[in-house]
Amino acid sequence: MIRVENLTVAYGAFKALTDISVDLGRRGQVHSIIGPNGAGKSTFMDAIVGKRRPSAGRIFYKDRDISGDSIQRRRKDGMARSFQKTSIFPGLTILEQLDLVAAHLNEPDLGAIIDTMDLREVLHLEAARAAYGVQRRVDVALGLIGMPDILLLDEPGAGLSAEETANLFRHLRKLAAERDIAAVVVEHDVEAVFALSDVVTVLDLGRHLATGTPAEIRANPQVVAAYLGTAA
Ligand SMILES: Nc1ncnc2c1ncn2[C@@H]1O[C@H](COP(=O)(O)OP(=O)(O)OP(=O)(O)O)[C@@H](O)[C@H]1O
Repeated sequence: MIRVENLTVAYGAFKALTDISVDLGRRGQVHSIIGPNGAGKSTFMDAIVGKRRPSAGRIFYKDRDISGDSIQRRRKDGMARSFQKTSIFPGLTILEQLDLVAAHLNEPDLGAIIDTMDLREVLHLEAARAAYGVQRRVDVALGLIGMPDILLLDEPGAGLSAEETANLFRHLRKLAAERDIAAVVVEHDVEAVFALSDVVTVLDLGRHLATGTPAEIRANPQVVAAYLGTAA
């Protein structure tokens, strides 16, 4: 669904990403982006959702060059990202927040999102007071509202235990399949990524190192040398 062509993003004189070309976001699949600290993963996500302008290169979404489109235009065209906060309206319960966003974005089946993300038992809780793992699931649920075609998540497992991260990934996989949406995820937990992604892209020092299935990436000598050898 997304084609990145020769993408370079610079902060002043420093190139955080250099000449990246990769396809990502296939319906029903989870595509993870991994790499060492400072590899450029967040910058890459920011460029895709429109928070950062490319210094060079182009980004295509559904075969259209969206490099100059605003964040709002991309969202309207079905590209969603997680809110990265779970209490948009302080004091409201999880259900009240989900309801508000669902009404705003004309979500036809909030119940399915609630069930897929396993939130039925906790709907009555004030979002800010819920356990952190629940909050991360609410975060993903909020991103799912409005039938996006693609959902981009930047470190959804941050602050979660390995078990909670794996659990979050399992939910993500289920809903990607059920709703036929593409999920693109930046994640540090390599074990969860390899166990529960369909495709993995590795960035290193702002460059595209490899893209492939988890088995291909694990066996890639360049990836092992640059990243897995030390991180895994
Ligand atoms: N606003 C900024 N101004 C200048 N340099 C930046 C800025 N944001 C990021 N960088 C630099 O760009 C490089 C890539 O950063 P980025 O946050 O995209 O990497 P990352 O792979 O997401 O890292 P992490 O895993 O630590 O979150 C880093 O060297 C970082 O210091």
